[in-house]
Amino acid sequence: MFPRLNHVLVVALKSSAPVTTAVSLLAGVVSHHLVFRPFEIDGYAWQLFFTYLITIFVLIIGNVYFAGYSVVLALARSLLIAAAYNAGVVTSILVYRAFFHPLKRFPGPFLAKVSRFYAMNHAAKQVQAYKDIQNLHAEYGDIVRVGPRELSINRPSAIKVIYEHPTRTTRSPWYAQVSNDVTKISLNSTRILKVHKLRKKAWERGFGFRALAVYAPRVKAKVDLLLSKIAEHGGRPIDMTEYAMFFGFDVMGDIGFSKDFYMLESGSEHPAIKGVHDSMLAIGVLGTAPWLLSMISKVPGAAAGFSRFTAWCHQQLQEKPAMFKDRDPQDVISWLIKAFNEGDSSAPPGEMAMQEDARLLIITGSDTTSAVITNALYFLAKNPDSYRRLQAAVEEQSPPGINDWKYEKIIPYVDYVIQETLRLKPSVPGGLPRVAPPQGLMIDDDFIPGGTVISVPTYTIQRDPRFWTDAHDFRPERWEDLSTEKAPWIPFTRGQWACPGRNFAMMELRMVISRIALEYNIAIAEEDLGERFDKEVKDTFTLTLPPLRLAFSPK
Ligand code: HEM
Repeated sequence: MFPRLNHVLVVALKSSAPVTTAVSLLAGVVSHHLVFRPFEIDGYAWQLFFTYLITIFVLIIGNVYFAGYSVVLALARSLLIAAAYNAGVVTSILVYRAFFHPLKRFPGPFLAKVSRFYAMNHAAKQVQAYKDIQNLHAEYGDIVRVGPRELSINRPSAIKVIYEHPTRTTRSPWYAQVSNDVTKISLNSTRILKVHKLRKKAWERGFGFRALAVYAPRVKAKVDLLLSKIAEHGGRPIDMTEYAMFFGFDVMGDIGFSKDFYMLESGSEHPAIKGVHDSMLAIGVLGTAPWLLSMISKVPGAAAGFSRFTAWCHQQLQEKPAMFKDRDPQDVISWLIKAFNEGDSSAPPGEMAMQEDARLLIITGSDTTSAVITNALYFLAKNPDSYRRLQAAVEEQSPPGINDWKYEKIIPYVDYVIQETLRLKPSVPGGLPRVAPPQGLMIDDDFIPGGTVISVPTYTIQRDPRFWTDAHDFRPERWEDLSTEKAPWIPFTRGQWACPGRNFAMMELRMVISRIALEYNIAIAEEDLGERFDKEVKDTFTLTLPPLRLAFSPK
């Protein structure tokens, strides 16, 4: 049998150049349809790449030992095979995506239909992917094919279908950048519905009413510190983007781990946090092609900055006590550790999952909230009438002034300011990608084929004049007659995958905004009156804001 196989191999290797080229081309087409198309290969880019290199190497050896070619000729023939195979794969992908794909009837730029590099190329220009998507909707309508297998759907009816209970969609491959193994990933990366549902319970305990009551005085202490730093500047402008960021991370260090980053106190960024911010730009650009981000993040040293942050979180976990005697955990991570140590089904399902959750805690809770603080103050400084109304509303609730200020009290106008800020500048501005179930789903009269990556573009829908009067204006009053659940307002998203830190974030934001309103008048101290701040924000999954110099004068 083996001599026969040997003979076939030699004949195959010695076939003429045109035959070799045609067979290699065909192999490219076949592998596209049998491997790349039906399977989710996004997380296996390196494995595929190395398999490809090894195959070329084996071909060279085969050409020398079995076919008897010289090394140079063997190399040339192997490269011909590789080139023809590549051409087969690429042509098959392009032709299929452009003309035969189930999404072919949906409008969108031709290049976006055939490759994610279209989105990456656009994102690389200004790192404002959410605006690129808004422009595409303006040009192509409500449903746009923004990638080969992605649709962006700018319709309120899509919010319910894609995100709300009962969830029929799952998270897209974008979330599998670390791994698909649930024992090694965070809550946010968990795509299996059942596992996610269980894990979320531990997080919800960490942000439940009992827990919030423990955190509130500690957040208030950080608000006091922020206000004292503003006072220290004695009316000289401060970069609010920076100070809100210090505040956001210091709060999360405290209620996340009972640790302090001391950023407000020192007036400088903690090295671990700098590592996180240094990686953000790459996420903004490479995140448009998940397989590439997953590939690059696995290159040794590529995430060197981020590793300082990883080390910090790891150390905090090591130092945490294993037991919580006679009292509730005092910070969020301890709620997760408690579940872990008690063998609760909601615990992170492995040591690495716990590590990932520790990082998720700081990352999701800080820049998101800080951005709202800075953006709210920007809008309020630009809209003095709204600021005066805010001040009046807060003063009414605290008649004699600061000493009687109660952070527990919900003041509707403060919430309207926060909601309006999150409408115009949502901290996570892009659409959150979900995958349609295998049987597909209907959005109004449109059938969305199974396996399509779908999302509602948060920034776009929250500024669409069809759904909002004076859509681009800052008008907190609009919320007097509007419900956040009924309007197409999704800054925390909805349903199973929604933000568990929402109530905590609202508590922080209410405290900061009402305290500043009670004590200070504000003005933008930029020559362009904040134009650059407004225009140059970057979409790095969360918003990365440019500096905003604000002057605070005591009332
Ligand atoms: C105004 C502030 C905030 C905004 C706008 C916000 C927004 C969001 C959004 C849109 C998501 C969904 C992300 C996705 O599906 O990929 C999310 C998830 C999450 N957020 Fe927030 N967030 C805020 C504050 C916080 C805070 C303070 C925490 C506390 C640590 C937090 C913890 C989380 C966690 C753990 C998740 C993952 C949830 C899951 O996978 O089910 N967030 N947040």
